[in-house]
Amino acid sequence: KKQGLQLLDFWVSPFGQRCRIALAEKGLPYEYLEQDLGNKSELLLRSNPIHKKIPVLLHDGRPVCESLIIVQYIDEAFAPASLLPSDPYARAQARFWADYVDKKLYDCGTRLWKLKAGEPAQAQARKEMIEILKTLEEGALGDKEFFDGDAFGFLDLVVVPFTSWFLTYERHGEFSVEKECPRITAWAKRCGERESVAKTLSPPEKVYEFVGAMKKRFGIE
Ligand SMILES: N[C@@H](CCC(=O)N[C@@H](CSO)C(=O)NCC(=O)O)C(=O)O
Repeated sequence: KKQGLQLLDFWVSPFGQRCRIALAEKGLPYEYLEQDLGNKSELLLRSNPIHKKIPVLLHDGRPVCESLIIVQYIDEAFAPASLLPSDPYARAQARFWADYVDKKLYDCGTRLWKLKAGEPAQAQARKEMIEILKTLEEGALGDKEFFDGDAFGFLDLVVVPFTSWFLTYERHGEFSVEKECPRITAWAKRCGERESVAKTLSPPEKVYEFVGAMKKRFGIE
């Protein structure tokens, strides 16, 4: 039965934003279904019973889970494939860095704002965050316009939602992304000029407020 596309998501999620950017880049209409993660809907629990997390893409009612898998599914299921590179080796490199980001960036960022300022563990998270961003800048971006070369693509949309969190990382970690990673900063501005990105990313101050509210809820001053 043709129900088209629906996205179970949460407004500030960088993982969900990847899917929204991919859908926009492919010009695909879809129904956005904001989820209450504190009181998960039957639809979410039924659609992702294993991880019970957003985002979940429903394609004619069939669920696809995990943001990196959802984005690749979108590129494969809706011709022409345009998000991932066409060359297998370039695809492997893009997937390597997407995996690196998912292994490192979100967890380190969470430690950065969840830990008490000045605590040794928080100083360690600060050091790691700078290392992660520098590794991405030197290893994946280099002097290219975009991660995938001269056009915005898969790896760009995988990383760009996290640029809305840089302000939060900077304030809690007391460092400057611009100072540490000038090329990442320039790349983020370039991406921000694309409509698919500009209409999707949460404003950095909104992310900062959201994290502040989470810290209160977790009882971290
Ligand atoms: N590897 C997955 C991560 C999704 C995720 O963390 N989703 C969070 C919200 S965004 O931080 C989530 O749904 N959390 C709900 C919960 O953990 O109960 C992906 O890439 O899709």
